[in-house]
Amino acid sequence: MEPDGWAIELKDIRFAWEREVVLELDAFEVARGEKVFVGGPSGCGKSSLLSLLSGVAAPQSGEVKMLGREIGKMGAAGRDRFRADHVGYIFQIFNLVPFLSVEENVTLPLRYSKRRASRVDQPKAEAQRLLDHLGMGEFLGRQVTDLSVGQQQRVAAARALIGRPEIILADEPTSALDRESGEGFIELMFQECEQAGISIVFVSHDAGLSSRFDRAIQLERRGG
Ligand SMILES: Nc1ncnc2c1ncn2[C@@H]1O[C@H](COP(=O)(O)OP(=O)(O)OP(=O)(O)O)[C@@H](O)[C@H]1O
Repeated sequence: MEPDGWAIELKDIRFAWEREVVLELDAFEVARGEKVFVGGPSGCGKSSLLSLLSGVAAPQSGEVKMLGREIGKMGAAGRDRFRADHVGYIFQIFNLVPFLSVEENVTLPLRYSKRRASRVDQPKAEAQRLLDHLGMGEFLGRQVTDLSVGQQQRVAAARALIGRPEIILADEPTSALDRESGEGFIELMFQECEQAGISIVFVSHDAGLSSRFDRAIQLERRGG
């Protein structure tokens, strides 16, 4: 057991969206501040794992503990609250709000979480700092619909990081980037995570990225 507790602790997980079991995991743990890569072929359950970790879905059996708390026992409102306060999420495809500016998108989590808002004295300045760091400094006042997919992914990363949530869940955030840009993006995200002690679970089918992480696990597709 980690002295300070795990960021994430899964035990005896069995999960099916409908009938067919898509995920079986005896144990999966992520330490605080640890960066974990989750790989495996298409359909092996990587996104399903993130759905369990974000509390969007619940396993039929087993325990999902986040920061020492069993999220399955919280109820829907409790899980929403927990997610807003403690989890930054970067999806595979666009998850920005199209009618808001880059600044408004990046600072959005501060509206939904007092805890994260309390860590940021000046939202605009912090959004600018994160965007600068991700190579997007000049885009603060722009509409997100004007941006390329790769630029939108970096805005999504800034939004996930603002207010220092303890955990970042990332689902193929580099899918629209070439290898070099993808690796650059990961390095910048890591620097922010390391400074703030944030744990990261990063899902991708691109095993070539895995060596940059503290640890990599490989999920298998069930039933061939
Ligand atoms: N929301 C959902 N409702 C029902 N079934 C789902 C849902 N999401 C995923 N599945 C099914 O669960 C299985 C695992 O899918 P999942 O998206 O977790 O895999 P993945 O490893 O992330 O795949 P990819 O690399 O292609 O994104 C698939 O058979 C998929 O059809």
